[in-house]
Amino acid sequence: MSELHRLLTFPSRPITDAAYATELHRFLASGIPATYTLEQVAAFEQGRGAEQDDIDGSNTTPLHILTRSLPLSLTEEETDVVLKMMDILFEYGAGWNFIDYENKTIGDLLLEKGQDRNGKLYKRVVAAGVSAELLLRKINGGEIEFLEVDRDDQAQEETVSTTAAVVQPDTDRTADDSKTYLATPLEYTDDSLITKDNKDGVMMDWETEIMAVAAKTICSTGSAKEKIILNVGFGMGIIDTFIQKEKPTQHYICEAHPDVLARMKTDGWYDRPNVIILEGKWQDSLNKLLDEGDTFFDGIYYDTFSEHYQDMLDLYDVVVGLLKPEGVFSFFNGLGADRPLCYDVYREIVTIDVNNYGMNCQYANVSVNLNQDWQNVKRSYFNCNYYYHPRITFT
Ligand SMILES: C[S@@+](CC[C@H](N)C(=O)[O-])C[C@H]1O[C@@H](n2cnc3c(N)ncnc32)[C@H](O)[C@@H]1O
Repeated sequence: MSELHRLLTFPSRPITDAAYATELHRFLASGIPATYTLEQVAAFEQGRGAEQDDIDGSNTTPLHILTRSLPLSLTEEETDVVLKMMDILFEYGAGWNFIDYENKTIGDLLLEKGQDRNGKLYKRVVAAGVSAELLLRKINGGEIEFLEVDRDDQAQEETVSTTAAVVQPDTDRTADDSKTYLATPLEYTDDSLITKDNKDGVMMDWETEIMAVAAKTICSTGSAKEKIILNVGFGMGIIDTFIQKEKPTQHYICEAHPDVLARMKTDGWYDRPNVIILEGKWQDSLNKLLDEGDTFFDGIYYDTFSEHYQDMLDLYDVVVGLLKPEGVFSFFNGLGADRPLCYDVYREIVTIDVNNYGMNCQYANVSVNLNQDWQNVKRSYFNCNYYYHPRITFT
């Protein structure tokens, strides 16, 4: 362990500015990187070279050591010193989304140490994540390079370092890209819709409660005389079944996959008097509606598969054109949901992005039953036992 690392274990109390923040600053100003990991120290001690990164390995950074060592009984003054230390580490280039030797993010460790999600320290890490994501988007000139971390690839971690072990995606997935997915055969099981060969979970019935809440949200405006609702992505038709119970005057369903469309035919969705099916990708169907200029919705829901957050940014353009002034937009929020910290970062990013479109996002917490059996699918795509349900309206 280096001197820097030792300092971050808080060997003495109280945690004061002079003993810790000033010392930390001195170390970093002398050239020790804020990303100097325990793994690099070990590699150096074993003569493998401190600069050697193990791309598949962990990165136990100074911030991990600091959060792991946090006393449970921090005073208010000590919390402020720790916050200052975090500021210094971020200022010197510490990353927010590295994972350590126990596969934990800084956010995981803070929560384990009893820090509150709304507390200064956790919020500081989220703020660092949001800044890093938005900055990278700018640097990439709009070409956002997201890594998929959830079911439908909306939520995606950007790497903050090309060599470091950050939250990593499972890259071996049919669901990686929309074109491949739409040409991939699907299979309906008793409680899910999966890709036939890869067993990627497209939709699973543990989400039923979320879909029930979402249907209520998007059907909450409009009147008995005119309630026009749009759902993008049919999947198992769970939300569409709930929407039907709200008796919309017109219920549009946009769906692109041939196997899903075939299922919708068999199940009689094409014959329902108030249902209008838009076959094909929303990118085509909805832009056509926009061009025609005579259909506007009281509620819009978006839940697709194999799309990226960039697609959602494109969707916002369409939503602002198709939503009535009092209308409500919502979507399946799996953005970053395989890691609580990433989930919190994307919660903020969505808020910022929709604000830029003159919209406001409010979240409701829905508890999620995580006893879901993931046996029949390749990997779990939701690892939080709560769900941030978004309700987006014009401000
Ligand atoms: C997760 S499922 C939707 C589940 C649905 N919310 C429910 O309650 O059952 C995603 C659906 O979006 C469809 N989809 C994927 N990309 C699409 C696109 N670009 N346009 C329209 N539908 C798409 C998929 O074929 C799939 O049926």
